[in-house]
Amino acid sequence: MATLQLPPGLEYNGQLVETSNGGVSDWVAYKKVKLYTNAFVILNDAKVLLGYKKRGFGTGLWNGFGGKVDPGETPLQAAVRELEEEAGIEAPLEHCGVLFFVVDGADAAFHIDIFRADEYTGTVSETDEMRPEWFSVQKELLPLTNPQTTADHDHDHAANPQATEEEGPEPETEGLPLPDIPLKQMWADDEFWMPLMFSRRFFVGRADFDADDKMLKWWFAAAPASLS
Ligand SMILES: CNc1ncnc2c1ncn2[C@@H]1O[C@H](COP(=O)(O)OP(=O)(O)OP(=O)(O)O)[C@@H](O)[C@H]1O
Repeated sequence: MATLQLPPGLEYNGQLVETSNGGVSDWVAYKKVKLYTNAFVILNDAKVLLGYKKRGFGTGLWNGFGGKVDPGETPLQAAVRELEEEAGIEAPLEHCGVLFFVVDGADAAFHIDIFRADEYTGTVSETDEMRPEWFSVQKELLPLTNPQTTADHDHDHAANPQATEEEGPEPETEGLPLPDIPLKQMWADDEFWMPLMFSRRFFVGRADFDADDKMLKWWFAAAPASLS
């Protein structure tokens, strides 16, 4: 497989397959880079915990839980701390991707380590920064870029139409119809990499935004095979 040329700001040593790209021709120059984290709890590959950002960068948007990596912290330590601070829970986080954003007007580019977990402990709680809520992963965000997985889903249903989805034991969501992931109230890049996260393929990507948060240029790629 030919080695892919990654956009400035990203590094990755393994094999990658480009999954999407578009927008204007040139990446925006940046002077400084700050390290961030973003963490997602995904239950039964079917529902995800997001937080409504009440203050600071990205106010009014739904996102995972995360923030700046403090001096002396590893990104994993920062991700665990931010998940506890913003949602009140602990989770066995696994590194599942790296994103790089340049936003016009921000003082530095964002280098964001993305983490995911299939389970959590504690009680999901609203904080002064985030209002957490569970969402159902809609079909459009299931791994279209991984035909094998899509075919498997279809096959399972065809083979056993009576099969019921296994429901998680989590009291917060039991019996309640959940809303779909609110893509229109999220950063525009999310729809490009979330399917890769839901399919457990390690992903990397970059997106540049103008001062009105409009996405100007983007590029995403993923490892050919799933993490586990
Ligand atoms: C541009 N496209 C983007 N798409 C998706 N997610 C994005 C993002 N750009 C930033 N993010 C995330 O937004 C949070 C900001 O963190 P932010 O609240 O500013 O950090 P932190 O909690 O340390 O701030 P305080 O200084 O304590 O307020 C952090 O999770 C980071 O990963």
